[in-house]
Amino acid sequence: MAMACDGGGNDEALTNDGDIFPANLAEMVASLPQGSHGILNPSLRQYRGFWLPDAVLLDLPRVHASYEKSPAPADILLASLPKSGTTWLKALAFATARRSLHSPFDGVHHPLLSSSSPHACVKFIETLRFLEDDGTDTEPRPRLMSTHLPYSLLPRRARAGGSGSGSGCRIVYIARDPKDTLVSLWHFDAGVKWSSQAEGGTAAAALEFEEAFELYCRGICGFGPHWEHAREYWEASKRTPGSVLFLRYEEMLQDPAGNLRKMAQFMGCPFSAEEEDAGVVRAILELCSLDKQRNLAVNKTGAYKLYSGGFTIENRFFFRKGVVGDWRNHMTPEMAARLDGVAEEALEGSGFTFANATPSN
Ligand SMILES: Nc1ncnc2c1ncn2[C@@H]1O[C@H](COP(=O)(O)OS(=O)(=O)O)[C@@H](OP(=O)(O)O)[C@H]1O
Repeated sequence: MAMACDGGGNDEALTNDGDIFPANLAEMVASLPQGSHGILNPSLRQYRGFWLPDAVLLDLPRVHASYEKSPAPADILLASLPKSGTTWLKALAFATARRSLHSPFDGVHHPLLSSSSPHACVKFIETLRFLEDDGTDTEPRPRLMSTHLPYSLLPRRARAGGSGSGSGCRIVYIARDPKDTLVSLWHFDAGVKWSSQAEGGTAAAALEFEEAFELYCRGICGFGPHWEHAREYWEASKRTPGSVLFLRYEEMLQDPAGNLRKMAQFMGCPFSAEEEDAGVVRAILELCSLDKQRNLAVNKTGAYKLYSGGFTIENRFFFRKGVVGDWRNHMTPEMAARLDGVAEEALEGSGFTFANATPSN
């Protein structure tokens, strides 16, 4: 189910297949309906059914144009709605795809241990420069990138089967129960705003949980509605299973090794029998585990710049509990049933469901 209001007459100028952006994009964005301040983002606009931060929407033409100039069909794109397990997925994908460059057994020099947060190792295409100023592209192959964009707003050549797209890149999507995702987002919002205010910043006050809950139920969150975001990637994974791998956070917690093997296979770098015997899978899982990552100096004290014009966020806020069912500590059973109901109604007929992601009691 697409959301009803999608902007004014200029909207048609930005076609999904042609990726033609209007010259007056800023004006058009300003005329799009605004969804209060969003939970984390100061301003969200609904465009083609999705609530995007202003800065992301305004930057879309640059992102698309830049990718058009430098498509690489072997690219791996990690996609997610915020707070669905992005940071973990980035760490796992980086450690796996770059294991010949950086041994997961190197407990001293591995970039994920010594210098970089997972977000610095795998950058969002919303912020990534694909080419150097002289037109060269120095990213190792396959390029590893990530995005919170919905499938329908990805650069044409990144989408599998998009018109003129060639084969598209390989997309790994991670989905999470909306109830836990909302709770995670609410904590993140509170932490980031508290920290900004403590340092004399001008961030708005954090939302009460009930207020965030209402917004989320209405689909208003960065890159949401949550269910439409998941549904698009789910459908793409069914249409083109070789191009889109659909993972679930809850299943990854339950069977991390099985899901990592699946991911490695999909990314074109399966673990060999020798690597299995040597314990490479276990080493990668340990390196990327929440406990390991959250206790590293880089993640305790470092910070990450999110989107142009957006926040600078301390790395520590990306690591919290990492469990299934934390929603029980914040929602009444009635609230949980309402959010489940909104998602289920929106997903009806799609073949996708969040039901059973977490046991109901
Ligand atoms: N390594 C690892 N393993 C398991 N879980 C992890 C890991 N790293 C982060 N997390 C948990 O993921 C939640 C943050 O979501 P995202 O990483 O998607 O956030 S973001 O979109 O990048 O801002 C957030 O979930 P909550 O604990 O429920 O808030 C993090 O704790």
